Amino acid sequence: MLPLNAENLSRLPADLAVPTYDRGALRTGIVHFGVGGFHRAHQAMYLDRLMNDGKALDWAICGVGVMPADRRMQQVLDAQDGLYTLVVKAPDGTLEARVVGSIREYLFAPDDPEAVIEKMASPEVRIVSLTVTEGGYNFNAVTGEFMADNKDVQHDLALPNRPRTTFGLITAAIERRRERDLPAFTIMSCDNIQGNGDAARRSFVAFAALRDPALATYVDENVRFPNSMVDRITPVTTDEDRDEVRKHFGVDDGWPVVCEPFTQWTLEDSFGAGRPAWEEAGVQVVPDVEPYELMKLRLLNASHQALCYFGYLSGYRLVHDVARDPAFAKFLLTYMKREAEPTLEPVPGINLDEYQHQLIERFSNAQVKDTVARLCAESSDRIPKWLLPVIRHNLDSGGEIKLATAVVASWARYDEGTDEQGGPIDIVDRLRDELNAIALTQRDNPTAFIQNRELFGDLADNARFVEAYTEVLDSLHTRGAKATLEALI
Ligand SMILES: NC(=O)c1ccc[n+]([C@@H]2O[C@H](COP(=O)([O-])OP(=O)(O)OC[C@H]3O[C@@H](n4cnc5c(N)ncnc54)[C@H](O)[C@@H]3O)[C@@H](O)[C@H]2O)c1
Ligand SMILES: O=P(O)(O)OC[C@@H](O)[C@@H](O)[C@H](O)[C@H](O)CO
Repeated sequence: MLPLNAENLSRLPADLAVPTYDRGALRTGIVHFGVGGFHRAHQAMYLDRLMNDGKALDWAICGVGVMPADRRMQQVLDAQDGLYTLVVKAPDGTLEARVVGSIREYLFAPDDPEAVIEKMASPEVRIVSLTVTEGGYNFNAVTGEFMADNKDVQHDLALPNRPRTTFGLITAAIERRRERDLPAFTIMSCDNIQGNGDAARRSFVAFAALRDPALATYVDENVRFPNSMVDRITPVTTDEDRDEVRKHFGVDDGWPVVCEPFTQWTLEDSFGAGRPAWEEAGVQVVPDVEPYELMKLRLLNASHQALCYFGYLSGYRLVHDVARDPAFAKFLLTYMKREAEPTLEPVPGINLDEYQHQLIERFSNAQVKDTVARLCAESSDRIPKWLLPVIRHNLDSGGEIKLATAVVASWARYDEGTDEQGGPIDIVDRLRDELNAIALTQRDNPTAFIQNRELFGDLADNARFVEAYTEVLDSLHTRGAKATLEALI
Protein backbone atom coordinates (compact mmCIF):
# COMPACT_ATOMS: atom_id res chain seq x y z
CA MET A 1 0.00 0.00 0.00
CA LEU A 2 1.50 3.33 -1.09
CA PRO A 3 1.13 6.26 1.31
CA LEU A 4 -0.08 9.30 -0.62
CA ASN A 5 2.72 11.88 -0.82
CA ALA A 6 4.75 13.81 -3.41
CA GLU A 7 7.40 11.15 -3.67
CA ASN A 8 4.91 8.43 -4.57
CA LEU A 9 2.98 10.43 -7.18
CA SER A 10 4.84 8.80 -10.07
CA ARG A 11 4.07 5.32 -8.70
CA LEU A 12 0.30 5.65 -8.58
CA PRO A 13 -1.90 3.52 -10.87
CA ALA A 14 -2.84 4.90 -14.29
CA ASP A 15 -6.57 5.25 -13.46
CA LEU A 16 -5.75 7.72 -10.70
CA ALA A 17 -4.98 11.07 -12.36
CA VAL A 18 -2.21 13.09 -10.73
CA PRO A 19 -1.08 16.73 -11.07
CA THR A 20 0.70 17.26 -14.38
CA TYR A 21 2.28 20.50 -13.18
CA ASP A 22 5.50 20.97 -11.26
CA ARG A 23 4.32 21.45 -7.68
CA GLY A 24 7.78 22.65 -6.72
CA ALA A 25 7.21 25.71 -8.92
CA LEU A 26 3.90 26.70 -7.27
CA ARG A 27 3.65 29.97 -5.35
CA THR A 28 1.04 30.68 -2.71
CA GLY A 29 -1.50 33.30 -3.81
CA ILE A 30 -4.54 32.27 -1.72
CA VAL A 31 -4.91 31.67 2.00
CA HIS A 32 -8.00 29.58 2.73
CA PHE A 33 -9.72 29.29 6.12
CA GLY A 34 -11.80 26.14 6.73
CA VAL A 35 -10.18 23.42 4.63
CA GLY A 36 -12.88 20.78 4.92
CA GLY A 37 -14.52 18.47 2.44
CA PHE A 38 -16.22 21.16 0.40
CA HIS A 39 -13.23 23.41 -0.22
CA ARG A 40 -11.27 20.40 -1.42
CA ALA A 41 -14.09 19.23 -3.75
CA HIS A 42 -14.69 22.71 -5.15
CA GLN A 43 -12.31 25.71 -5.05
CA ALA A 44 -9.12 23.63 -4.74
CA MET A 45 -10.40 21.38 -7.56
CA TYR A 46 -11.08 24.37 -9.90
CA LEU A 47 -7.58 25.64 -9.19
CA ASP A 48 -6.09 22.20 -9.81
CA ARG A 49 -7.90 22.20 -13.19
CA LEU A 50 -6.22 25.48 -14.10
CA MET A 51 -2.84 24.28 -12.90
CA ASN A 52 -3.13 21.14 -15.00
CA ASP A 53 -3.51 23.51 -17.96
CA GLY A 54 -0.31 25.27 -16.95
CA LYS A 55 -2.20 28.30 -15.51
CA ALA A 56 -2.53 29.97 -12.10
CA LEU A 57 0.71 28.50 -10.80
CA ASP A 58 1.16 31.57 -8.58
CA TRP A 59 -2.26 31.07 -6.97
CA ALA A 60 -1.62 27.92 -4.92
CA ILE A 61 -3.43 27.59 -1.61
CA CYS A 62 -2.16 27.81 1.94
CA GLY A 63 -4.86 26.20 4.11
CA VAL A 64 -5.55 27.50 7.61
CA GLY A 65 -7.43 25.80 10.44
CA VAL A 66 -8.57 27.81 13.45
CA MET A 67 -10.70 25.22 15.25
CA PRO A 68 -9.13 22.62 17.58
CA ALA A 69 -10.51 19.81 15.38
CA ASP A 70 -8.50 21.13 12.43
CA ARG A 71 -5.29 19.73 13.90
CA ARG A 72 -6.17 16.43 12.24
CA MET A 73 -6.32 18.08 8.81
CA GLN A 74 -2.92 19.64 9.43
CA GLN A 75 -1.45 16.26 10.35
CA VAL A 76 -2.91 14.51 7.31
CA LEU A 77 -2.03 17.22 4.80
CA ASP A 78 1.48 17.63 6.22
CA ALA A 79 2.11 13.89 5.93
CA GLN A 80 0.75 13.93 2.35
CA ASP A 81 2.51 17.10 1.14
CA GLY A 82 -0.91 18.74 0.80
CA LEU A 83 -2.14 16.04 -1.61
CA TYR A 84 -5.49 14.26 -1.37
CA THR A 85 -7.71 12.12 -3.57
CA LEU A 86 -10.94 13.56 -4.94
CA VAL A 87 -13.38 10.77 -5.80
CA VAL A 88 -16.32 11.80 -7.98
CA LYS A 89 -19.17 9.30 -7.90
CA ALA A 90 -21.80 9.06 -10.63
CA PRO A 91 -25.22 7.53 -9.91
CA ASP A 92 -24.47 4.57 -12.20
CA GLY A 93 -21.54 3.55 -10.02
CA THR A 94 -18.77 4.88 -12.25
CA LEU A 95 -16.06 6.57 -10.34
CA GLU A 96 -13.53 9.16 -11.39
CA ALA A 97 -10.64 9.95 -9.13
CA ARG A 98 -7.73 12.36 -9.18
CA VAL A 99 -5.07 13.51 -6.80
CA VAL A 100 -5.42 17.25 -6.29
CA GLY A 101 -2.23 19.25 -5.83
CA SER A 102 -3.34 22.88 -5.48
CA ILE A 103 -2.98 23.01 -1.68
CA ARG A 104 0.67 23.73 -1.15
CA GLU A 105 0.86 24.26 2.60
CA TYR A 106 -1.29 24.24 5.73
CA LEU A 107 -1.05 26.23 8.95
CA PHE A 108 -2.82 25.37 12.20
CA ALA A 109 -3.54 28.78 13.73
CA PRO A 110 -3.79 27.78 17.43
CA ASP A 111 -0.14 26.61 17.32
CA ASP A 112 1.23 29.74 15.69
CA PRO A 113 -1.17 32.61 14.94
CA GLU A 114 1.76 34.83 14.04
CA ALA A 115 2.75 32.54 11.15
CA VAL A 116 -0.81 32.76 9.79
CA ILE A 117 -0.85 36.56 10.02
CA GLU A 118 2.58 36.83 8.43
CA LYS A 119 1.56 34.49 5.60
CA MET A 120 -1.44 36.70 4.78
CA ALA A 121 0.73 39.81 5.05
CA SER A 122 3.17 38.52 2.43
CA PRO A 123 2.98 40.37 -0.92
CA GLU A 124 2.30 37.18 -2.92
CA VAL A 125 -1.03 36.55 -1.14
CA ARG A 126 -3.85 38.37 -2.90
CA ILE A 127 -6.97 36.43 -1.89
CA VAL A 128 -8.12 35.16 1.50
CA SER A 129 -11.01 32.76 1.03
CA LEU A 130 -13.41 31.20 3.50
CA THR A 131 -15.56 28.11 4.02
CA VAL A 132 -16.05 28.49 7.74
CA THR A 133 -19.75 27.46 7.81
CA GLU A 134 -22.80 29.68 8.24
CA GLY A 135 -22.02 30.13 11.94
CA GLY A 136 -18.48 31.29 11.17
CA TYR A 137 -19.66 34.81 10.29
CA ASN A 138 -20.92 35.38 13.83
CA PHE A 139 -23.97 37.49 12.99
CA ASN A 140 -27.47 37.33 14.41
CA ALA A 141 -29.66 35.71 11.77
CA VAL A 142 -32.64 37.98 12.48
CA THR A 143 -31.01 41.37 13.03
CA GLY A 144 -27.87 40.74 10.96
CA GLU A 145 -25.84 42.29 13.81
CA PHE A 146 -22.31 41.08 14.54
CA MET A 147 -22.29 39.32 17.92
CA ALA A 148 -19.60 41.25 19.78
CA ASP A 149 -20.19 39.32 23.00
CA ASN A 150 -18.85 36.07 21.47
CA LYS A 151 -16.13 34.97 23.90
CA ASP A 152 -13.54 34.33 21.18
CA VAL A 153 -14.22 37.74 19.65
CA GLN A 154 -13.76 39.27 23.10
CA HIS A 155 -10.50 37.36 23.43
CA ASP A 156 -9.25 38.76 20.11
CA LEU A 157 -10.20 42.30 21.05
CA ALA A 158 -8.27 41.97 24.29
CA LEU A 159 -5.23 40.29 22.69
CA PRO A 160 -5.01 41.54 19.09
CA ASN A 161 -1.51 40.10 18.67
CA ARG A 162 -2.57 36.56 19.60
CA PRO A 163 -5.92 36.20 17.84
CA ARG A 164 -7.81 32.94 17.67
CA THR A 165 -10.73 33.78 15.37
CA THR A 166 -10.89 34.19 11.61
CA PHE A 167 -11.74 37.86 12.27
CA GLY A 168 -8.80 38.51 14.58
CA LEU A 169 -6.29 36.78 12.33
CA ILE A 170 -7.42 38.31 9.05
CA THR A 171 -7.85 41.79 10.51
CA ALA A 172 -4.32 41.68 11.97
CA ALA A 173 -3.01 40.82 8.50
CA ILE A 174 -5.00 43.65 6.89
CA GLU A 175 -3.44 46.08 9.38
CA ARG A 176 0.03 44.75 8.74
CA ARG A 177 -0.35 45.11 4.97
CA ARG A 178 -1.59 48.65 5.41
CA GLU A 179 1.47 49.47 7.56
CA ARG A 180 3.72 47.97 4.88
CA ASP A 181 1.95 49.83 2.11
CA LEU A 182 0.84 46.61 0.43
CA PRO A 183 -2.50 46.47 -1.39
CA ALA A 184 -5.33 44.83 0.55
CA PHE A 185 -6.21 41.27 -0.39
CA THR A 186 -9.72 40.26 -1.44
CA ILE A 187 -11.83 38.31 1.06
CA MET A 188 -13.82 35.68 -0.85
CA SER A 189 -16.54 33.86 1.07
CA CYS A 190 -17.60 30.50 -0.36
CA ASP A 191 -20.16 29.68 2.31
CA ASN A 192 -23.86 29.03 1.83
CA ILE A 193 -25.11 32.42 2.91
CA GLN A 194 -27.25 34.74 0.87
CA GLY A 195 -25.02 37.63 -0.15
CA ASN A 196 -22.04 35.81 1.36
CA GLY A 197 -19.62 38.54 0.30
CA ASP A 198 -21.84 41.29 1.70
CA ALA A 199 -22.29 39.29 4.91
CA ALA A 200 -18.53 38.83 5.22
CA ARG A 201 -18.03 42.56 4.66
CA ARG A 202 -20.53 43.40 7.44
CA SER A 203 -18.85 41.01 9.89
CA PHE A 204 -15.27 42.09 9.14
CA VAL A 205 -16.12 45.79 9.18
CA ALA A 206 -18.04 45.33 12.45
CA PHE A 207 -15.13 43.47 14.02
CA ALA A 208 -12.65 46.11 12.85
CA ALA A 209 -14.91 48.85 14.26
CA LEU A 210 -14.68 47.22 17.68
CA ARG A 211 -10.90 47.54 17.37
CA ASP A 212 -10.71 51.00 15.84
CA PRO A 213 -13.24 53.00 13.76
CA ALA A 214 -10.51 54.17 11.35
CA LEU A 215 -9.55 50.55 10.68
CA ALA A 216 -13.20 49.74 9.94
CA THR A 217 -13.27 52.55 7.37
CA TYR A 218 -10.06 51.23 5.83
CA VAL A 219 -11.50 47.70 5.54
CA ASP A 220 -14.76 48.94 4.08
CA GLU A 221 -13.04 51.13 1.52
CA ASN A 222 -10.13 48.89 0.54
CA VAL A 223 -11.11 45.26 0.86
CA ARG A 224 -13.29 43.67 -1.84
CA PHE A 225 -15.79 40.97 -0.83
CA PRO A 226 -17.20 39.25 -3.96
CA ASN A 227 -20.51 37.41 -3.61
CA SER A 228 -20.72 33.87 -4.90
CA MET A 229 -22.98 30.87 -5.30
CA VAL A 230 -21.19 27.60 -4.66
CA ASP A 231 -22.59 24.14 -5.24
CA ARG A 232 -21.37 20.57 -5.02
CA ILE A 233 -22.80 18.00 -2.61
CA THR A 234 -19.86 16.83 -0.52
CA PRO A 235 -20.60 14.44 2.34
CA VAL A 236 -18.39 13.85 5.37
CA THR A 237 -15.52 11.44 4.55
CA THR A 238 -15.96 8.00 6.15
CA ASP A 239 -13.59 5.09 6.89
CA GLU A 240 -15.42 3.24 4.15
CA ASP A 241 -14.27 5.96 1.71
CA ARG A 242 -10.66 5.55 2.88
CA ASP A 243 -10.95 1.76 2.42
CA GLU A 244 -12.37 2.22 -1.04
CA VAL A 245 -9.41 4.38 -2.13
CA ARG A 246 -7.07 1.73 -0.73
CA LYS A 247 -8.86 -1.10 -2.53
CA HIS A 248 -9.33 0.67 -5.87
CA PHE A 249 -5.98 2.39 -6.19
CA GLY A 250 -3.66 0.78 -3.65
CA VAL A 251 -3.18 4.20 -2.06
CA ASP A 252 -3.31 5.07 1.60
CA ASP A 253 -4.96 8.49 1.80
CA GLY A 254 -5.74 9.70 5.33
CA TRP A 255 -8.48 12.07 4.18
CA PRO A 256 -9.87 11.63 0.67
CA VAL A 257 -12.95 13.57 -0.43
CA VAL A 258 -16.00 12.00 -2.08
CA CYS A 259 -18.51 14.10 -3.99
CA GLU A 260 -21.15 14.12 -6.72
CA PRO A 261 -20.32 14.88 -10.40
CA PHE A 262 -22.35 18.14 -10.43
CA THR A 263 -20.42 21.28 -9.64
CA GLN A 264 -21.27 24.96 -10.01
CA TRP A 265 -19.65 28.21 -8.94
CA THR A 266 -21.11 31.55 -9.90
CA LEU A 267 -18.89 34.41 -8.87
CA GLU A 268 -19.03 38.19 -8.86
CA ASP A 269 -16.00 39.73 -10.49
CA SER A 270 -14.90 41.97 -7.65
CA PHE A 271 -11.25 41.36 -6.81
CA GLY A 272 -8.94 44.16 -5.73
CA ALA A 273 -5.62 42.44 -6.32
CA GLY A 274 -6.24 40.07 -9.21
CA ARG A 275 -7.59 36.52 -9.35
CA PRO A 276 -6.99 33.26 -11.16
CA ALA A 277 -8.79 32.97 -14.51
CA TRP A 278 -11.51 30.89 -12.84
CA GLU A 279 -13.75 31.20 -15.91
CA GLU A 280 -11.24 29.06 -17.83
CA ALA A 281 -11.94 26.23 -15.39
CA GLY A 282 -15.75 26.35 -15.69
CA VAL A 283 -16.68 29.07 -13.18
CA GLN A 284 -19.43 31.48 -14.28
CA VAL A 285 -18.20 34.99 -13.62
CA VAL A 286 -21.26 37.28 -13.61
CA PRO A 287 -22.08 40.88 -12.68
CA ASP A 288 -24.90 39.92 -10.29
CA VAL A 289 -24.85 36.66 -8.35
CA GLU A 290 -27.99 37.23 -6.28
CA PRO A 291 -30.51 35.39 -8.49
CA TYR A 292 -28.23 32.32 -8.53
CA GLU A 293 -27.69 32.45 -4.78
CA LEU A 294 -31.38 32.74 -4.01
CA MET A 295 -32.16 29.87 -6.38
CA LYS A 296 -29.59 27.57 -4.83
CA LEU A 297 -30.22 28.38 -1.18
CA ARG A 298 -34.01 28.32 -1.38
CA LEU A 299 -34.28 25.30 -3.69
CA LEU A 300 -31.31 23.07 -2.84
CA ASN A 301 -30.34 23.96 0.72
CA ALA A 302 -33.87 24.59 1.95
CA SER A 303 -34.93 21.27 0.36
CA HIS A 304 -32.15 19.59 2.30
CA GLN A 305 -33.79 20.98 5.42
CA ALA A 306 -37.20 19.91 4.14
CA LEU A 307 -36.07 16.32 3.78
CA CYS A 308 -33.78 15.84 6.77
CA TYR A 309 -36.00 16.16 9.88
CA PHE A 310 -39.04 14.50 8.31
CA GLY A 311 -36.65 11.91 6.85
CA TYR A 312 -34.91 11.19 10.13
CA LEU A 313 -38.19 10.91 12.04
CA SER A 314 -39.48 8.56 9.31
CA GLY A 315 -36.52 6.25 9.96
CA TYR A 316 -34.22 7.22 7.07
CA ARG A 317 -30.50 7.76 7.63
CA LEU A 318 -29.26 8.25 4.04
CA VAL A 319 -30.32 11.14 1.82
CA HIS A 320 -30.83 9.07 -1.33
CA ASP A 321 -33.28 6.79 0.48
CA VAL A 322 -35.37 9.82 1.42
CA ALA A 323 -35.25 11.34 -2.07
CA ARG A 324 -36.24 8.01 -3.66
CA ASP A 325 -39.35 7.78 -1.49
CA PRO A 326 -42.12 9.08 -3.83
CA ALA A 327 -43.94 10.87 -1.00
CA PHE A 328 -40.78 12.80 -0.13
CA ALA A 329 -39.96 13.58 -3.78
CA LYS A 330 -43.49 14.98 -4.19
CA PHE A 331 -43.17 16.98 -0.96
CA LEU A 332 -39.88 18.52 -2.11
CA LEU A 333 -41.07 19.27 -5.64
CA THR A 334 -44.26 20.84 -4.30
CA TYR A 335 -42.34 22.97 -1.79
CA MET A 336 -39.98 24.14 -4.54
CA LYS A 337 -42.66 24.87 -7.14
CA ARG A 338 -45.34 26.46 -4.98
CA GLU A 339 -43.43 28.12 -2.17
CA ALA A 340 -39.77 28.68 -3.11
CA GLU A 341 -39.97 29.45 -6.83
CA PRO A 342 -42.45 32.34 -6.45
CA THR A 343 -39.86 34.09 -4.23
CA LEU A 344 -37.12 33.93 -6.87
CA GLU A 345 -36.10 36.34 -9.56
CA PRO A 346 -35.57 34.97 -13.09
CA VAL A 347 -32.18 33.26 -13.20
CA PRO A 348 -30.26 33.94 -16.44
CA GLY A 349 -29.66 30.75 -18.41
CA ILE A 350 -31.49 28.45 -16.00
CA ASN A 351 -34.78 26.62 -16.45
CA LEU A 352 -36.08 26.45 -12.89
CA ASP A 353 -38.35 23.51 -13.57
CA GLU A 354 -35.46 21.42 -14.86
CA TYR A 355 -33.28 22.61 -12.00
CA GLN A 356 -35.83 21.35 -9.46
CA HIS A 357 -36.12 17.92 -11.06
CA GLN A 358 -32.36 17.72 -11.37
CA LEU A 359 -32.11 18.33 -7.61
CA ILE A 360 -34.25 15.26 -6.89
CA GLU A 361 -31.91 13.26 -9.16
CA ARG A 362 -28.85 14.65 -7.39
CA PHE A 363 -30.30 13.88 -3.96
CA SER A 364 -31.09 10.34 -5.22
CA ASN A 365 -27.45 9.54 -6.07
CA ALA A 366 -26.89 6.40 -3.96
CA GLN A 367 -23.14 6.35 -4.60
CA VAL A 368 -22.49 9.61 -2.76
CA LYS A 369 -24.05 8.25 0.46
CA ASP A 370 -24.77 11.66 1.91
CA THR A 371 -26.20 11.34 5.40
CA VAL A 372 -29.38 12.78 6.87
CA ALA A 373 -27.34 13.52 10.01
CA ARG A 374 -25.06 15.93 8.08
CA LEU A 375 -28.09 17.90 6.93
CA CYS A 376 -29.69 17.90 10.41
CA ALA A 377 -26.61 19.54 11.98
CA GLU A 378 -26.38 23.21 12.96
CA SER A 379 -30.02 23.82 12.05
CA SER A 380 -30.15 27.06 14.00
CA ASP A 381 -27.54 28.47 11.61
CA ARG A 382 -29.36 27.18 8.53
CA ILE A 383 -33.16 27.42 8.91
CA PRO A 384 -33.14 31.17 9.68
CA LYS A 385 -30.86 31.87 6.71
CA TRP A 386 -32.45 29.70 4.02
CA LEU A 387 -36.02 28.75 4.91
CA LEU A 388 -37.48 31.56 7.02
CA PRO A 389 -36.87 34.14 4.26
CA VAL A 390 -39.15 32.06 2.00
CA ILE A 391 -41.89 32.04 4.64
CA ARG A 392 -41.54 35.77 5.30
CA HIS A 393 -41.64 36.56 1.59
CA ASN A 394 -44.83 34.51 1.13
CA LEU A 395 -46.50 35.95 4.22
CA ASP A 396 -45.91 39.42 2.77
CA SER A 397 -47.06 38.51 -0.73
CA GLY A 398 -49.99 36.28 0.26
CA GLY A 399 -48.19 33.24 -1.13
CA GLU A 400 -48.32 29.68 0.20
CA ILE A 401 -46.45 28.80 3.40
CA LYS A 402 -47.81 25.37 4.34
CA LEU A 403 -44.84 23.15 3.47
CA ALA A 404 -42.02 25.49 4.53
CA THR A 405 -43.82 25.99 7.82
CA ALA A 406 -44.15 22.22 8.19
CA VAL A 407 -40.37 21.97 7.87
CA VAL A 408 -39.95 24.38 10.78
CA ALA A 409 -42.33 22.21 12.83
CA SER A 410 -40.37 19.08 11.86
CA TRP A 411 -37.22 20.74 13.18
CA ALA A 412 -38.96 21.62 16.44
CA ARG A 413 -40.16 17.99 16.79
CA TYR A 414 -36.63 16.70 16.00
CA ASP A 415 -35.15 18.94 18.69
CA GLU A 416 -37.26 17.12 21.32
CA GLY A 417 -34.33 14.72 21.12
CA THR A 418 -36.32 11.47 20.97
CA ASP A 419 -37.41 9.67 17.82
CA GLU A 420 -40.78 8.05 17.18
CA GLN A 421 -39.59 4.76 18.66
CA GLY A 422 -38.34 6.47 21.83
CA GLY A 423 -34.65 6.30 20.82
CA PRO A 424 -32.34 9.27 21.49
CA ILE A 425 -31.58 11.78 18.72
CA ASP A 426 -28.04 13.17 18.70
CA ILE A 427 -28.78 16.86 18.11
CA VAL A 428 -25.75 18.69 16.71
CA ASP A 429 -26.30 22.42 17.12
CA ARG A 430 -24.45 25.16 18.97
CA LEU A 431 -27.81 25.94 20.66
CA ARG A 432 -28.61 22.29 21.37
CA ASP A 433 -29.26 22.50 25.12
CA GLU A 434 -31.35 25.63 24.87
CA LEU A 435 -33.44 24.37 21.94
CA ASN A 436 -33.90 20.89 23.39
CA ALA A 437 -35.15 22.34 26.69
CA ILE A 438 -37.66 24.55 24.85
CA ALA A 439 -38.79 21.74 22.53
CA LEU A 440 -39.50 19.55 25.54
CA THR A 441 -42.16 22.04 26.70
CA GLN A 442 -44.01 22.23 23.39
CA ARG A 443 -46.48 19.41 23.96
CA ASP A 444 -48.08 21.73 26.54
CA ASN A 445 -47.08 25.00 24.90
CA PRO A 446 -47.18 24.44 21.11
CA THR A 447 -45.62 27.77 20.16
CA ALA A 448 -42.72 27.56 22.65
CA PHE A 449 -40.10 26.87 19.95
CA ILE A 450 -41.06 29.66 17.58
CA GLN A 451 -41.25 32.19 20.43
CA ASN A 452 -37.45 32.31 20.31
CA ARG A 453 -36.97 35.76 18.77
CA GLU A 454 -33.25 35.33 18.27
CA LEU A 455 -34.07 32.75 15.60
CA PHE A 456 -37.59 33.55 14.44
CA GLY A 457 -37.88 37.31 14.90
CA ASP A 458 -41.56 38.22 15.11
CA LEU A 459 -42.89 35.25 13.12
CA ALA A 460 -44.77 33.97 16.18
CA ASP A 461 -46.89 37.14 16.03
CA ASN A 462 -48.24 36.12 12.63
CA ALA A 463 -51.55 34.28 13.03
CA ARG A 464 -51.35 32.56 9.64
CA PHE A 465 -47.90 31.16 10.36
CA VAL A 466 -48.81 30.10 13.90
CA GLU A 467 -51.95 28.30 12.74
CA ALA A 468 -50.10 26.35 10.04
CA TYR A 469 -47.22 25.58 12.41
CA THR A 470 -49.25 24.33 15.37
CA GLU A 471 -51.43 22.17 13.12
CA VAL A 472 -48.36 20.32 11.74
CA LEU A 473 -46.67 20.07 15.14
CA ASP A 474 -49.81 18.49 16.56
CA SER A 475 -49.95 16.04 13.67
CA LEU A 476 -46.27 15.15 14.17
CA HIS A 477 -47.08 14.34 17.80
CA THR A 478 -50.25 12.40 17.14
CA ARG A 479 -49.74 10.79 13.72
CA GLY A 480 -45.97 10.77 13.24
CA ALA A 481 -43.73 12.22 10.54
CA LYS A 482 -44.51 10.00 7.57
CA ALA A 483 -48.31 10.24 7.92
CA THR A 484 -48.03 14.01 8.45
CA LEU A 485 -45.92 14.42 5.33
CA GLU A 486 -48.34 12.33 3.26
CA ALA A 487 -51.29 14.37 4.48
CA LEU A 488 -49.52 17.58 3.52
CA ILE A 489 -49.23 16.63 -0.15
N1 LIG B 1 -20.44 20.09 2.01
C1 LIG B 1 -21.15 20.63 1.05
O1 LIG B 1 -21.89 19.92 0.33
C2 LIG B 1 -21.08 22.12 0.78
C3 LIG B 1 -21.51 22.58 -0.47
C4 LIG B 1 -21.55 23.96 -0.71
C5 LIG B 1 -21.09 24.83 0.24
N2 LIG B 1 -20.62 24.36 1.42
C6 LIG B 1 -20.15 25.38 2.39
O2 LIG B 1 -18.92 24.98 2.96
C7 LIG B 1 -19.03 24.97 4.38
C8 LIG B 1 -18.14 23.90 4.93
O3 LIG B 1 -18.61 22.65 4.50
P1 LIG B 1 -17.70 21.37 4.58
O4 LIG B 1 -18.50 20.26 4.03
O5 LIG B 1 -16.37 21.64 4.04
O6 LIG B 1 -17.59 21.18 6.16
P2 LIG B 1 -16.38 20.59 7.00
O7 LIG B 1 -16.94 20.31 8.34
O8 LIG B 1 -15.68 19.52 6.25
O9 LIG B 1 -15.35 21.82 7.11
C9 LIG B 1 -15.69 23.01 7.75
C10 LIG B 1 -14.44 23.78 8.10
O10 LIG B 1 -14.83 25.03 8.67
C11 LIG B 1 -14.17 25.20 9.90
N3 LIG B 1 -14.98 26.02 10.81
C12 LIG B 1 -16.18 25.72 11.37
N4 LIG B 1 -16.60 26.73 12.14
C13 LIG B 1 -15.64 27.69 12.08
C14 LIG B 1 -15.48 28.97 12.67
N5 LIG B 1 -16.40 29.47 13.50
N6 LIG B 1 -14.37 29.68 12.37
C15 LIG B 1 -13.42 29.18 11.55
N7 LIG B 1 -13.50 27.96 10.97
C16 LIG B 1 -14.61 27.23 11.23
C17 LIG B 1 -13.96 23.79 10.42
O11 LIG B 1 -12.98 23.75 11.43
C18 LIG B 1 -13.56 23.09 9.13
O12 LIG B 1 -12.21 23.32 8.83
C19 LIG B 1 -20.52 24.78 4.64
O13 LIG B 1 -20.91 25.23 5.88
C20 LIG B 1 -21.14 25.55 3.51
O14 LIG B 1 -21.28 26.90 3.86
C21 LIG B 1 -20.61 23.03 1.71
O1 LIG C 1 -22.98 22.72 4.22
P1 LIG C 1 -24.08 23.53 4.85
O2 LIG C 1 -23.96 23.60 6.31
O3 LIG C 1 -24.17 24.90 4.28
O4 LIG C 1 -25.47 22.83 4.48
C1 LIG C 1 -25.74 21.48 4.33
C2 LIG C 1 -26.10 21.12 2.90
O5 LIG C 1 -27.34 21.64 2.53
C3 LIG C 1 -25.04 21.65 1.95
O6 LIG C 1 -23.77 21.27 2.37
C4 LIG C 1 -25.26 21.15 0.51
O7 LIG C 1 -24.88 19.81 0.40
C5 LIG C 1 -24.46 21.99 -0.44
O8 LIG C 1 -24.76 23.33 -0.28
C6 LIG C 1 -24.60 21.56 -1.88
O9 LIG C 1 -23.91 22.45 -2.67
